[in-house]
Parts: sequence; C-alpha cells; structure tokens
Amino acid sequence: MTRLSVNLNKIALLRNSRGGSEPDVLRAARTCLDAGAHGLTLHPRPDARHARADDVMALAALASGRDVELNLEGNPFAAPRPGYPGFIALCREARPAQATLVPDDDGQITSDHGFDFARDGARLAPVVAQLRALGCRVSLFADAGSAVEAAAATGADRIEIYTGPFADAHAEGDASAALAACADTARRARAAGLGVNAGHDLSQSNLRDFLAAVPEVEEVSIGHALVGEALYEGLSTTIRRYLELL
Ligand SMILES: CC(=O)[C@@H](O)[C@H](O)COP(=O)(O)O
Ligand SMILES: NCC(=O)COP(=O)(O)O
Repeated sequence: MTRLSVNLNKIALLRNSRGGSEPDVLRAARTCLDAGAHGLTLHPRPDARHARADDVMALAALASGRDVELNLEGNPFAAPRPGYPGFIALCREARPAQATLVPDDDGQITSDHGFDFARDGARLAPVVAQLRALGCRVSLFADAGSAVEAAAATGADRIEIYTGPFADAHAEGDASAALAACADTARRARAAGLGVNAGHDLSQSNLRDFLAAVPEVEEVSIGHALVGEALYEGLSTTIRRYLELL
C-alpha cells in the first residue's frame, strides 16, 4: 500500500503571514494523523518563509510519540544561516525517519527539478552516508528519466520521483508520456535496489491515475493541493458555524 505523508509547509506559510501562531502547525499535524495520515513532511527552506527549525522539532516529537514517520526535505548543500542551521544539522537534531535530499537553489519558489546523478553522485555519497549513520532512510529527489542507477550508487535507500511535469500534463489533458516516463523510472529504480516515493503537485484529481501507472510507489508526500482542497472542503462547515454565532 502507498503511504500518505502530509506536507505542512502551507500551514506554516499562512501562520507566518501574520507572525503569530495561527494556524498552528502542530494542531494541523495532529489533525492529519488523527484522520489516518501515515506521516508528516516538512521542507524548511533557508529563508524560513514557511516551516522553521522549531516546527521540525515539534513534529519530530509528535511523530516519535505516535510512531509515525517524519520526512524532512531539504538541500544538504545549502549554507546555514540565522534561523536555518543547515539540513544535516536539522536531521542530527530531529532524527527524521526519512531525509529527502532536494537540489533547490535559494531563490526557488518551489522545487522544480531533481538531481543530476551523473554529476552530483560523488558529492551526494558522503552526505547519504552521514544521514544513514544518523538513522535516517535517505531518499533523493529525481526527475523522471534520470540516471537512477547512479542514484543507487550513492548508497541512498529511495528516490522520490518529481511529479510536477506529470501533474502539468495531467491538467492539460494528456499525461500518457509523462506517466510512461515515471513508470519506467520507478521500474529501473526498483531494479537498482531503490525504493520509490513520489511527490509534487499531486492532488485528488491526478493521484489515482498516477498510482495506477506507477503502482510500486511506497510513499506520496502531498501539501500544496491537499491544503487547498482542505480549504474548499472545510469552508461550508466553517461558514455555517459563523452563521450560528450571528
Ligand atoms: C520536494 C517537493 O516537491 C516539495 O517539498 C515541495 O518543494 C514543497 O515545497 P514548498 O512548499 O516550499 O513549495
Ligand atoms: N515532496 C513533495 C511534497 O512534500 C509536497 O509537494 P506539494 O504537494 O506541496 O507540491
């Protein structure tokens, strides 16, 4: 069965927009777990625009108490700065069950590509070893069609297929080529001894089609669409509650 890890970045983004503590990331995390989510994901960025180091620690404590997995995402090569101690330091502190390495530049609005394993493999290998020594399963963000055999040579446990291009193609009405590329990548990853995760822009409208074509996916991490859908699905209840107060 594919497991669902909920990415709570967007809850943190909303909270940070007012500078207070609402909406509360920990409460949202508890709600997701109470509803049956299998895990929690955070992708703290060096500019701390959404998830922060204190969120990571709070979710790590929640996850260990509940026996669910925390998946921490980030670029291990991004320099530490005030408010962001660096990805490895965060993992050393929080000990997430899974560390997902993503090659994001500082200025990126969101993740939009995986590693170039032929180029990046040599510098990834010692980072992978360091994280595995901390007890983390290590997953590497990968484009469909990338050299997953070189990803396996880094010593990583899994890849996470970057599903943004699939989601775009699906929204435009023809995802067959994108799906075939994801399916082939997953098959080659499995043959190379890697587990397979997937994420980015997955949603209620495209998830079933994705998993039908790529059934070996062990975990999907979903945040942006999921939080938007939760707003739509929760708004009528909330409006009714306000009307009762008038
Ligand atoms: C790796 C990945 O695809 C997600 O973690 C995505 O980057 C979410 O990050 P943002 O919420 O900052 O867009
Ligand atoms: N790893 C992908 C993730 O955590 C969530 O991506 P998105 O659903 O916010 O696009």
